Amino acid sequence: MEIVRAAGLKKYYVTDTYEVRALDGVTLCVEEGEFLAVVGTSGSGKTTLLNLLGGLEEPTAGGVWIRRNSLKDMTREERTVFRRRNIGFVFQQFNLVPMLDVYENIVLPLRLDGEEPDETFLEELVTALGIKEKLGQMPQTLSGGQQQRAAIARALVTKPAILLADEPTGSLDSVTGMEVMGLLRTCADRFHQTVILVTHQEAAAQMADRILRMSDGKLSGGEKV
Ligand SMILES: Nc1ncnc2c1ncn2[C@@H]1O[C@H](COP(=O)(O)OP(=O)(O)OP(=O)(O)O)[C@@H](O)[C@H]1O
Repeated sequence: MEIVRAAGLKKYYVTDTYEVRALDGVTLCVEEGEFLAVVGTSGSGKTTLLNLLGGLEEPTAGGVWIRRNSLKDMTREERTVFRRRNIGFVFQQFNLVPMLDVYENIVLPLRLDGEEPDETFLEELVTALGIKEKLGQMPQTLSGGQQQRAAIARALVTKPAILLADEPTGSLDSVTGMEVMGLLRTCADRFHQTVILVTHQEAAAQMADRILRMSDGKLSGGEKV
């Protein structure tokens, strides 16, 4: 079943002195449970694509549908709530809240919605990610790889429709980075989680079911791994 659709997606940054076509007509369908990687060189438009798919930025043209909900038909407030309930984000920087322990960081998206965590699912998640013993610690006492695992748990705790990962291994050494990628793959398989990963690292992209290539704001490819 199709879970994400982008059609004719464009993002132009225009000023008096320049026009950057960061995205230049992207059409994309992602199936439920699919792990898609988008690879491309620096400046090719990968982050822009992810920001538009996640409703963090508005397109110049085209649209995004998640579970058949059109992001552009929502008000800003509706989009914020929709995003919190349906989209998990993992960034290069882990963005954990330093005043909260690992457990409170992970359940934060639920707390913001006034919800309590499903403790059985949470335990499964932190066990799969290997951070069950770290829940009582503060983020700054964790290694980079452990912090990223906590960030992945936080992104998945709401059982989002899609997980959007922007260079999740970018702040990690190559061995730790591949471990984190392996865990993302495990979560995708175990929880039937749809994942869209953008990266410039071919090795990381090889974890995906399908790889698309981005160049000058356009997508090509679609080879199965
Ligand atoms: N706010 C902005 N204003 C002007 N240009 C922008 C803005 N944001 C992005 N761009 C430009 O859009 C293009 C695509 O940027 P984007 O960050 O999506 O690329 P990327 O593939 O993610 O690069 P990287 O791998 O280096 O993160 C670049 O040329 C960038 O300079």
